[in-house]
Amino acid sequence: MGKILTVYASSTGNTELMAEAMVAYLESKHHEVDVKTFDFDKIDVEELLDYDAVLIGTHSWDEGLPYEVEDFYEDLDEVDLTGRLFGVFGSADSFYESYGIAIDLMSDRLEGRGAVLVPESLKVDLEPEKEDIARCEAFAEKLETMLRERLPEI
Ligand SMILES: Cc1cc2nc3c(=O)[nH]c(=O)nc-3n(C[C@H](O)[C@H](O)[C@H](O)COP(=O)(O)O)c2cc1C
Repeated sequence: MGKILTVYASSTGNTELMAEAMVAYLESKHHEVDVKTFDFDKIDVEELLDYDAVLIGTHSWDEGLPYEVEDFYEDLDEVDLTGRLFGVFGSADSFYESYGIAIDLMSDRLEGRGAVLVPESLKVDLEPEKEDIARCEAFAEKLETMLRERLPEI
């Protein structure tokens, strides 16, 4: 059993639906999953180190990060994530040229801090449909495979 954190920002619930699909998949594989939101929980970057893997979900806002994610993004300077496993995902709107820019910014930031990311970070256009939920489950499965390669004992 791995210990996994899922933390997300979702203003209208689309990224939340993605998070729920991933959490359900990981729990069905008997992992322990803590779920937090950038809106309601204070996320201390040091606590990322308590987990075997971390999923970060964010919607995109005004060609950038949502305001509720900004402090976390800045605080990542304070933590060494070398070799740590992360997956980044979120809902966005392909109407924007900056489609899913917050997902790209977060992915680059984590890689800059040494993290290993599930390839490719997952973007869903607006509300996830049935096939998007399947993409979320496949993303969680990739994370799980990478986790088991690292920690065969779990
Ligand atoms: C004011 C505003 C600005 C937005 N800016 C972007 C943007 O720059 N890039 C993008 O891909 N989506 C942008 N969006 C679209 C949201 O990311 C999209 O609606 C997403 O599905 C919201 O996800 P959520 O339900 O998890 O909050 C914007 C939406 C609003 C209302």
